[in-house]
Amino acid sequence: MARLAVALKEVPVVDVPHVTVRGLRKSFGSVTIYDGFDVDIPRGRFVSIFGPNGCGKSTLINLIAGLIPVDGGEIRIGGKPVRDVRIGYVFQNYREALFPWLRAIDNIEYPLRVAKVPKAERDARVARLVAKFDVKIDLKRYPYEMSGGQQQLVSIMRALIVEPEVLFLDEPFSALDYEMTLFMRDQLQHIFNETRMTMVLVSHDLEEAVYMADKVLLLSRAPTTIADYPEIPCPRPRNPETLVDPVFTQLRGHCLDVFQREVRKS
Ligand SMILES: Nc1ncnc2c1ncn2[C@@H]1O[C@H](COP(=O)(O)OP(=O)(O)OP(=O)(O)O)[C@@H](O)[C@H]1O
Repeated sequence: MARLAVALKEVPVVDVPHVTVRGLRKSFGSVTIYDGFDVDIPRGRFVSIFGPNGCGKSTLINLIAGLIPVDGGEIRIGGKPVRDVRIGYVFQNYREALFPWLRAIDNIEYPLRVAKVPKAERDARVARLVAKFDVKIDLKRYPYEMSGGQQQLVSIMRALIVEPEVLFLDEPFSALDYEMTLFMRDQLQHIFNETRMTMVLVSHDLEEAVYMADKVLLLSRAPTTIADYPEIPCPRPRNPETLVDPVFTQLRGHCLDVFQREVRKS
């Protein structure tokens, strides 16, 4: 058994690029955020994006997800332009993201309704998805009748219902209290472990970024470059013990050093 564990540890992870960004350019007015930026996001892995305030973390996932136009360069997901790919996107502000006039279940199935999926299939897909989540929520409730965490869970479920190739999350837990944040991290990790879908998380919290990730994309100040892109080889599922694992603490320290170096550059 021990020999197997050693052997497994020695098997290198071979990354297959899923999202490829080449020569990306983006400015807002006279402020250049990206000027010839390249990055690969590997398939089936969890990438966290971390960097100084205003360096362009949200802009990067918005550009990749096609929510805002690029000024130049090429972005492909599985070799295709984003308009030909099913993606999921979870916004920071769940209060504005959910439709307040729809019950939770109707919010979740909304993308299927738009895609004209027949009712029986919609119901079956929602039921399958709900079964994957380890929480009992009354999906007949309206968003205003639910806690912040429950609302964000509904947002995540709505993003997942289309079975996206890539799930983008922009600081999804920053408006939640700490207890709910810990719970939601576990939920997201559970979904990742079940689906092995490519996930890209923007986080302001370095510990969260490292805890959740297979790789952390550390960005510089704008015009933005990759400051580092370390692998986080801590085993999954991660739990509170991970936070005191020497590999974890050493990598978190390394990411903090890189971040501080970038913040000091002005
Ligand atoms: N639509 C826009 N119009 C003008 N400027 C914008 C727009 N969107 C973003 N910016 C500017 O581009 C820069 C990058 O913004 P972005 O939100 O991507 O940064 P971020 O790294 O996610 O920031 P934060 O850490 O503060 O959340 C910031 O200076 C921001 O003010």
